[in-house]
Amino acid sequence: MKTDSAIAGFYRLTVTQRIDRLVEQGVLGDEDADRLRRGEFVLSGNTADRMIENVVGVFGMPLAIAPNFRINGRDCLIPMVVEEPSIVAGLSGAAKLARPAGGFEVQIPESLLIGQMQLIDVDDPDQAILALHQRKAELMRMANVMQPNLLARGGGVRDIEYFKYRLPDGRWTVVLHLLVDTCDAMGANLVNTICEGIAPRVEVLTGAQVAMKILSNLADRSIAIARVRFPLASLGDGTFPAEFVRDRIILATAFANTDPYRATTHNKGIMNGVDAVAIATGNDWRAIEAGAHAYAVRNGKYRSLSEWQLAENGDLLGELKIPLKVGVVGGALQTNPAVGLALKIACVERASDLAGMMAAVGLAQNFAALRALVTHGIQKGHMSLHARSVAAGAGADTGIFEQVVEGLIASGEIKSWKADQLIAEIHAVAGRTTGTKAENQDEPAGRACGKVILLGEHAAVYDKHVLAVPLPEAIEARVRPADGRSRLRIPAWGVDEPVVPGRRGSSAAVATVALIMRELHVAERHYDIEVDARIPAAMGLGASAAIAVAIIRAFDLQLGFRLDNRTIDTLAFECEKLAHGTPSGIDNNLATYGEPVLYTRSTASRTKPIQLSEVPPLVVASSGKRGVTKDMVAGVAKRYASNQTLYDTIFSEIDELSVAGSVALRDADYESLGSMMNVCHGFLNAIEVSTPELEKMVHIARLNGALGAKLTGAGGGGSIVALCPGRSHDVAAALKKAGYAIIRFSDS
Ligand SMILES: CC(C)(COP(=O)([O-])OP(=O)([O-])OC[C@H]1O[C@@H](n2cnc3c(N)ncnc32)[C@H](O)[C@@H]1OP(=O)([O-])[O-])[C@@H](O)C(=O)NCCC(=O)NCCSC(=O)C[C@@](C)(O)CC(=O)[O-]
Ligand SMILES: NC(=O)C1=CN([C@@H]2O[C@H](COP(=O)(O)OP(=O)(O)OC[C@H]3O[C@@H](n4cnc5c(N)ncnc54)[C@H](O)[C@@H]3O)[C@@H](O)[C@H]2O)C=CC1
Repeated sequence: MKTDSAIAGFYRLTVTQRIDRLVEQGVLGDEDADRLRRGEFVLSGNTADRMIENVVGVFGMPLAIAPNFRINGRDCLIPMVVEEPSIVAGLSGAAKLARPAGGFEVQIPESLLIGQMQLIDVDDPDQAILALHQRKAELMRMANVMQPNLLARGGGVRDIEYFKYRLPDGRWTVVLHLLVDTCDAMGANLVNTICEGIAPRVEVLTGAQVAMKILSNLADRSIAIARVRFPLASLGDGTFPAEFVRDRIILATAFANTDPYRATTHNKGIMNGVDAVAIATGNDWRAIEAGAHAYAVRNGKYRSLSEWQLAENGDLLGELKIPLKVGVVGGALQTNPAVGLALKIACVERASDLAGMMAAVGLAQNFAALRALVTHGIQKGHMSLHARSVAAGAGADTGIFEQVVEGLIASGEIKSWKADQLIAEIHAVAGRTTGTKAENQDEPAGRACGKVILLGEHAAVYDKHVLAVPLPEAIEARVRPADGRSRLRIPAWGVDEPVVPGRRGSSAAVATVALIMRELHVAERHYDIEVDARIPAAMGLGASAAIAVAIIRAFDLQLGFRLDNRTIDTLAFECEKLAHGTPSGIDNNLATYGEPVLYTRSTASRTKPIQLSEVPPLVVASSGKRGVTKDMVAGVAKRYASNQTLYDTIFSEIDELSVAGSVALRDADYESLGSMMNVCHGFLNAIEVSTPELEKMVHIARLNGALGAKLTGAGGGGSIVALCPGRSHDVAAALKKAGYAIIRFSDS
């Protein structure tokens, strides 16, 4: 069946629908489609181990298809393997625009690979060249005998060329170029074998030594040329007139030909497409890249590989010349099942067809980028598509993926912290609207507090005082017996994983559950553990300890152990060690007892709660950027080790602040407590645990009336706490407006 490559809205389909569509178009057979649906076109570990050395796994990349291409009058689909968003979209859009005027014309005038042999210790280079020239026919015969199959296919050595150069030390070197038609293989190994095979005869003929013998990747005897015409009328949109777009694209080529800094980016835009097809079809993209850039600088200055010109009738004409010595057989092509599929989709049987396709793709890709650059700017298309990979990276699952993407684009903050925040918000709303909590509310829940450190983080690890208050109702957990295996669900964090004894799982919370079950001697039984998290993970608010305490309590309720707080605190501390390495113990203390404390590691068991006369006016805001406590503590430890005296001084100062701060907190002396928090933040900045984002948040809080504001927890991301008597609302509103999530501190 002849392919019709014009597939409007291909990108709007689901993956399964796209596969179905390719079956309808006759591009894929039922068997290939089924294998694709089952994810079977992937290298196995065993095969990978036979391809390269020291294999430990297989690396995945997306395989996509760009529709709409017409090349030399034939419709084709382009297989692409690439990690960067907007490349496939740009290519498909450019091909769609080129189609009505006939699409792309491509030509490969010759396709020869150069095998280089370098002769050294040459007394008379002209004499050596003459000797070789006289025996050229003999050398060519000898070379061709070495590759009988190639000869039988109509390939072989077509010619030999000679060059002489003076080396920097003044000696002569003679270089031979064997021009080899490698048929449908790239030909690197074929040519290298030939060069090595005839080297001894070349030495005999010249009396010189052959130093190097290998192909050249400057494949300028295999230039692929692609041309395209964009009718003027097709170029404009509601905002930019067609002439403007055309003239600016022409100007962009002139700019690239003038300035190598621009030319490099311009050519990168071309290689976006060329490399993606090279990878999909199993070709050596390092060879292609090296050749393309060397060709771009062939006249002594690095220039654009493409040219855009004005046609006589006012249309836009584009041309790309690029060295492309690619293969559809040989190399590692047959080993990777995805390559065979890609070649089938591309419907190319000859290496020259593939080279032509890649040239057309390079030219189309260049057009897409230039058109975007000279009109709306690259970010409009690119960043909105980039939002998809940010959402995927943040773990947005299928059900909420599009919602997260839309939220990212609408916010203008296409960043992972924003995605985390949106996911948490969506899950929180889902939790409320689906009534998850209401359905379960009759079951007994284990509860635990989060913590907000007012003064003393990090110093606490060095047994200094730390002042902290609980973050109420942070976590609730419910445990019920299950059939099959145990499972942990924390909908607000997107966690839904089996708990397998002895296996860590991908989330730290799973490891926590496994440890708790082992310590409570129920590892062999099966439970569903459902956690309702009101605070975000890894934001410096003691979520991991709170999860541990809530789950221990839920097991306690379920199994009737009647554990006392001390036992719960001790077990939660073990969980904290698992999560954070060297915790100070403050988090599990707050999670278990839920009371404000002035705490030190060594006197943990004798810590007395601070009696407060009122709830302190605190605002807690999360930066949305995860802070990894273990790494932050380790970083401080490293700096402590190399500058102990200075760090001891800082920690002693913090210690004093915490002790004095506990009195100010008890007496509701917020002026004093606020300034101590500000000073403590300065120290935390000094020990390098703050970030620009946290500084910005602290600044916003102070600007809007906070008496004191500081990072809270381990830093490196995470959260801030601000003390704002009478101004809590203003401070929370300003932080919220700047895009930060506010964590409810009290029920008021
Ligand atoms: C993104 C577009 C195409 C939108 O462009 P648009 O004009 O808004 O697109 P449209 O909505 O009119 O759709 C036109 C066609 O584009 C395709 N298309 C449209 N949207 C999608 C999508 N989501 N997924 C897949 N395909 C898409 C699709 O084929 C569609 O046809 P339809 O299916 O509707 O009949 C445009 O803005 C564009 O081409 N941007 C440039 C993208 C680009 O070049 N990215 C490369 C990465 S940046 C870089 O690395 C290179 C650079 C920039 O540095 C090089 C240089 O400096 O020269
Ligand atoms: N500097 C470079 O670029 C270098 C690249 N390479 C690697 O070499 C590999 C490519 O080497 P090749 O010689 O292409 O592959 P290859 O070594 O597998 O040789 C091609 C094979 O395919 C057979 N064949 C079957 N049908 C053919 C057809 N229609 N036309 C031509 N040959 C046909 C040939 O007989 C030959 O055995 C790539 O993986 C590349 O990474 C290796 C050394 C250096």
